[in-house]
Amino acid sequence: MNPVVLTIGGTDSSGGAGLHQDMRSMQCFNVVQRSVVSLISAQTQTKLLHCEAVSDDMFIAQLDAAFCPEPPDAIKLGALANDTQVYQLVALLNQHPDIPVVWDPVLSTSAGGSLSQLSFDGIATLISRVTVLTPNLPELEYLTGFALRSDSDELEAAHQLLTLDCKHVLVTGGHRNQASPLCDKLYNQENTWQFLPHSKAARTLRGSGCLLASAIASALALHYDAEDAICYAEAVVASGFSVATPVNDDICHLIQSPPTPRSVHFPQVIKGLGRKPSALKFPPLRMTNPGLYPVVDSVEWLRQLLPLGFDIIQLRIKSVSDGLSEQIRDAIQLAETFSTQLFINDHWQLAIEYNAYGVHLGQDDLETADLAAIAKAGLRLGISTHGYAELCRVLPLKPSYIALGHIFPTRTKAMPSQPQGTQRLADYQRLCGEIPTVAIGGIALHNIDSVVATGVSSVAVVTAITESADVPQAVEALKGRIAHA
Ligand SMILES: Cc1ncc(COP(=O)(O)OP(=O)(O)O)c(N)n1
Ligand SMILES: Cc1ncsc1CCOP(=O)(O)O
Ligand SMILES: [Mg+2]
Repeated sequence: MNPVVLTIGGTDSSGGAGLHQDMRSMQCFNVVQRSVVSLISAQTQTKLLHCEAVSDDMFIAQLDAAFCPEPPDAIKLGALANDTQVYQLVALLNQHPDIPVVWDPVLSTSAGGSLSQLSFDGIATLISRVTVLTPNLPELEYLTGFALRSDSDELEAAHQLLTLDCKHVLVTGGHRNQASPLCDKLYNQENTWQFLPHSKAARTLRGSGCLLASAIASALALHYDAEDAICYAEAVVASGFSVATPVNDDICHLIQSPPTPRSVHFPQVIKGLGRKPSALKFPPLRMTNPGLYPVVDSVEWLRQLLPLGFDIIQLRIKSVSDGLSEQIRDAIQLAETFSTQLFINDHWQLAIEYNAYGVHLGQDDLETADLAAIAKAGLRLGISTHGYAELCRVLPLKPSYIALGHIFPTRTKAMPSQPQGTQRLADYQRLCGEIPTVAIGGIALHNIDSVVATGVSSVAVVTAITESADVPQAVEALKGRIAHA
């Protein structure tokens, strides 16, 4: 069943923004579209002429209908006309605490003028029920009373909104000045993420805030994590820009649904408030399609597996023991005698010390590892990713391979994210372009065909080998499936 996404907002008689734009965005996700009209606006592409709220009875009747026969899977909110609408809506939302809500607080329109008459109490009440709030900088200033002069003011203002109980604040960068690059910044209690477009559009797209917020809501309905929903939504907007029609020198508008985003449309992603990472060079894999990739936790396992013949293998020791250094040294020597590309998980300093073939790092490891030292030592680098945002974060590093996971539920490791499934794996594989890919997580004989069909370069497994009753037979069967794809 396709998920249902409800958009609540205003009509725009020029068709450029509001509910029209929401529908174009939702179309990209194959979701069932429902709508509630909060206000009717007479707008041209450049001017707001008139605006009227729908009656309270009409608003609530539409809401009731839009929750029938089942509640929506996600809700996008645009312009709400007045506090009565807010309180009616929040009363209903409180009965459905699990529905994600994205609010683009359209406090003024791109055609000029204001649509909403909301009090600060109304705004705060609504924000407390919002999952992702997407203010632009003037809206952030209005909502918080901050005069935003610096990045730290913005951080503080966004965190003030988080204290009102919304989960994520995405500050959109259309109004950022030259000193601060045009980028959208996501703030939540755990992290900050920056989403930088690859190119700056010559014109402003009318209704781009609606497009973005509706795409985020649609992606949340499809169970994307918030940063992935935002990353993909940014790509939808960039794809929309690429087919928009100029209205005048300053603005353009969309007359169609954005085409499926391609790699050029995805943003560069930075985790934290830092700058773009500097360019490093990691050597390529010797075999770019290395096939079956066992991940094991001891030199004993390497001794057992290496004679079976592998192009790639990983030593993943998670409990630090006394003999760690010796184990890593022995593993490297052993793999060299079989000419197998051995990656050392986590322990990058020891990998450098013993001149390993490569190092595998996860997202958290990236915060602490010295990537320049790994590159300088000439080691290959493999990096784990778990969705669009992490993938767009590491693509500019051009690692020797990118791992994509976890594809299916796994018992081997407690994963904070959802299984990605093979459809998303195929999308990630396309985004990686020439960089070799490794699929990992819950892969075994019964599901490996669907993984291999996505075109990944390699398939990493733990338990499909280590828990098999007959290891050589399991290895042969898995290799056979990869070879016959
Ligand atoms: C091939 C491959 N993919 C992913 C992982 C996981 O790495 P990481 O996220 O650093 O988690 P830990 O393995 O360290 O628990 C991997 N090891 N190998
Ligand atoms: C280390 C790791 N990283 C993502 S999933 C995973 C474990 C994969 O193990 P299995 O193949 O047994 O599911
Ligand atoms: Mg790790």
